[in-house]
Amino acid sequence: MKIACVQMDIAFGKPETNFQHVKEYLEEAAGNGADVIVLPEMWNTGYALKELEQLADGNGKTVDFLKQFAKQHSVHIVGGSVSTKKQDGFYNTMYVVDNTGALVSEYDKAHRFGLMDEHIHLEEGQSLGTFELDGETFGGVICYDIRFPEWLRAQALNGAKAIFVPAEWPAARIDHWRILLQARAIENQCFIIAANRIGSDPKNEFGGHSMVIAPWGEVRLDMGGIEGIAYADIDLSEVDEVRTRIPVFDDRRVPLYKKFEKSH
Ligand SMILES: NC(=O)CCC(=O)C(=O)O
Repeated sequence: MKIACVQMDIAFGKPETNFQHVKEYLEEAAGNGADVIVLPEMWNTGYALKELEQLADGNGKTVDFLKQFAKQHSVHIVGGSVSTKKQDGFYNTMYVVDNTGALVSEYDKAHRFGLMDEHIHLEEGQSLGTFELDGETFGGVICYDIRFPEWLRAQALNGAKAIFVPAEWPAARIDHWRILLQARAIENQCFIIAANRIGSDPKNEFGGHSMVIAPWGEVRLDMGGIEGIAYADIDLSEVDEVRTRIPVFDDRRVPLYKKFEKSH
């Protein structure tokens, strides 16, 4: 499976500019034979959260665009995330469309990141975020979600062999990004495919380092600070091989964990 990670700058509060930019990247990746294209977080508006009433996608524009492109170019798209307006408020939403143009996942970011005011402007997601592509199960979480190991573990326990992570992760904490992604891959014995933005907005400079990490923990791709697309081939049979080598999932002690579980 040839993965294309898009590491791009995002124009703050300018959805039209960002749609055009994303379209160019999708065309380049599809032209280079990608099977799956992965976009960064909140690529329509960036973190222009005070302007969501005017800017967030409330009419399905993003889904229609991704579906049409995916079908026309026969490519799966993990559509990063976009700001959306739904009946009860605004969300940070990941759409995944398969290569027939069908929407296979709509995941709203579960954990809101206070340092970037998400708790003020956005609602919390309630769904798990796993989905099927080519008969295999994948997971998808968004940026800050990676700080919650139990959340990615839930996806792995529900069959995810690779977990996609769109992000707008600031350069100031890029060490956390790299280490957390590697840890999530090793502990869940799965691929982690993470697309972070670069550039800056009024409050943050973003760190890039979009990565593909294998189930044994090796970094197969690290885009550093360069804008563009990079590709990595992944073979999901590696997941089964690593899970056989060290049977972490069989060795879990769930009744023991439950015995000592506390809510805080
Ligand atoms: N957009 C985000 O969720 C950023 C998360 C982040 O920066 C962190 O340190 O966590």
